[in-house]
Order: sequence, then structure tokens, then C-alpha cells
Amino acid sequence: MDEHTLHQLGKVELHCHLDGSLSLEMIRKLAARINLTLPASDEALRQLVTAPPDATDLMDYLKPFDFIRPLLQTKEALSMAAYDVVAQAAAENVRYIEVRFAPILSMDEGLSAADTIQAVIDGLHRGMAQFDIIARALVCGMRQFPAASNDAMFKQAAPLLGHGLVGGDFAGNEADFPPAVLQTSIQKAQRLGIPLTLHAGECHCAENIYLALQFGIQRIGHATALTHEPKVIQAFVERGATAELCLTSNLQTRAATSLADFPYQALRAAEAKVTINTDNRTVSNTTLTREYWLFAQNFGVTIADLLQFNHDAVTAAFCTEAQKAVLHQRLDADYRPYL
Ligand SMILES: O=c1[nH]cnc2c1ncn2[C@@H]1O[C@H](CO)[C@@H](O)[C@H]1O
Ligand SMILES: [Zn+2]
Repeated sequence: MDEHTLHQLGKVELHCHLDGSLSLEMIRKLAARINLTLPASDEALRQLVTAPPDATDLMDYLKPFDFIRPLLQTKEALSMAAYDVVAQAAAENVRYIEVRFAPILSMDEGLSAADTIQAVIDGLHRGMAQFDIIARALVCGMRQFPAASNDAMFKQAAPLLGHGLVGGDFAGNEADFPPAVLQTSIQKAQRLGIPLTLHAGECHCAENIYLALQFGIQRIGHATALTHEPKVIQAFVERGATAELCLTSNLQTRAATSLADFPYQALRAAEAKVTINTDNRTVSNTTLTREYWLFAQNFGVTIADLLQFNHDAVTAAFCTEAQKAVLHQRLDADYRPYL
């Protein structure tokens, strides 16, 4: 299996952050709009927006996001950014993508949460008009922000469900704000009818995954801490949950200290549903094709495995059943020549 074949294959991506995935070209365009001077060379710019190579933990990894935040404070900027991520995904044959972002981080200059979501949806729609891809939005509450801010954001988000928005998540500082602390906000979002995925198990705490499952959440972002926890893996499988795995990101945040520490093999042995994702194309300096290649190189996954991961991704996606049926068929057609 070579990288070219992996590039050609149709793909479905459930876990991709908007602000962590802007192309350098788009970062330059957005910086020009706020008169921010950037390093002239792409190499120097890349260093500013990529996770530090010696990051010690998740919070260290998240530092480049502070640099991106001022760039995404207008509707135009959010729309341009969303279009940019759709274009990148379409270029590597992603057929369906859920792009997530945190409205609260784009409200510094007066936008409402609803404004930010509508702007991202507009950009996704412009991308869909241009490229052969379906793109939907997810909104992230930020764990370290006041519950009231997250609750208000989800309240404004709910009416946009079915209009380009398909669900929610909580991102940010998991170690200090685990699911137990978020319980009330999670339940409020669920009562609004917002389908949730949740970042959990990225800080060596399998208990967070267990609790997310207990809360009725069936998609887990990262799920890294499952590796050495057979009991939690069993609960994960029993619940029919799906893992949104992000290999490169996990090695950078030290959620996994080595390949052996990454939960793929354990999940595979338990016949759990897994999907491959970038997390952050730019901050993690990766692509979905590269993530597939890493799985092929390190874990010996086959084309048939990849097809299965993509079917599982479609099944776990938050789009409509009618769209899922079309996507399943499309994947079968995409993979047939390679099987
Ligand atoms: O791997 C991750 N774990 C937790 N939070 C993350 C990760 N990647 C990005 N973000 C956070 O999500 C926000 C919205 O996109 C980003 O600003 C970043 O702070
Ligand atoms: Zn993430």
C-alpha cells in the first residue's frame, strides 16, 4: 500500500478542528486582514502554528491556538477558514467531514455564538458548492470556560441543528475539567437535542471515557487512555461506541508515549469501532492521508480495514440517514478497484 493509493481512497473524517487546520496561505490572508505581520518564510510561520516538538502535555500542545484566535474574530474570517479546511479535505478525497470549532473563542469582538456558527456553515456550504464533499459543523464548548458561557453557546447553537450544524463537543483542558465536572452542561446540551461527541481519555484517565459512556455519549474523541484498560474497552464495545483516533496528535500531546501506548491494537482486538482522524492538520502538521499511511506502516491495516473504518465513521456520523446511505454506497464504489 503506497501513499498515492491512500491519497486516492475516499475518506470520512469525524474529528478535525477548524482553528487547528488552517493552511499557511489562509493564515497569511487572515493576518493581512488584521494587519498582523507574519514571518516571511513559510518555515518560520509553520513553527509558530505547529505544536512544539518538545510539548510535554495537552496544554503545551494547545499553545499555537492562542496565535490563531485573533485571526478568527469576524464572520468573513470564519467563513474563509471553513472554506479553506473543506478545500484541503476535498483535495485528499475526503467525502464527508465534520469540522469542529469553539464559538466562544471567536466572540472577542462582538460576534454572537449564532453569528460564528452561521459564518462557519456559510464557508462549509461555499466549499461544498465548489468541491465534491459534504461538510458539516460541530460546536465545541471549552472546558476551562465558565459553564454559563458554554450553556449559552449551546442554546444559541440548537436552532441551527439540521441547517449545517450537526452536533457538539467539549474541548480544551481535560485534566482539570473532566466529564464529571461538565456533567450539568453535558446534560443541558443533550436536553437541547444536540448529539454529542466528547474529547476523553487524552490525559491518561480512562475513567473519563467510562463516564462519557455513562452519560450516553457514543463517540469519543481520542479515547487514548483505553489502551491498558480492558474493562473500559469492554464497556466501550458494549455501548456500541466509536473512537475518533488521532495518532500524530496523541504522540505530540504525550497522550500516548509510544505506538504501543496507542489504543488501536487493543480496540481492534476487542472489535471496537475505530476511525482515523487528523485532529489538527496544521497544529499537528499532518494530513488524513498521512494518518492512514501511519496506520498502514505501524499497524499493518489493509485496504479492507480502511473501508471498514470509513463505514464505521459514516455510521457514527451525525448527518441524516439518507446521507449515510449515499456515503456507504460511495465508499464501496471508491474502494472496489483496490480490494
Ligand atoms: O486534541 C485536543 N484536545 C483538546 N482540545 C483541543 C484539541 N485540539 C484542539 N483543541 C481545542 O479545541 C478548540 C476548538 O477547536 C481549539 O481552540 C483548541 O483549544
Ligand atoms: Zn480534538
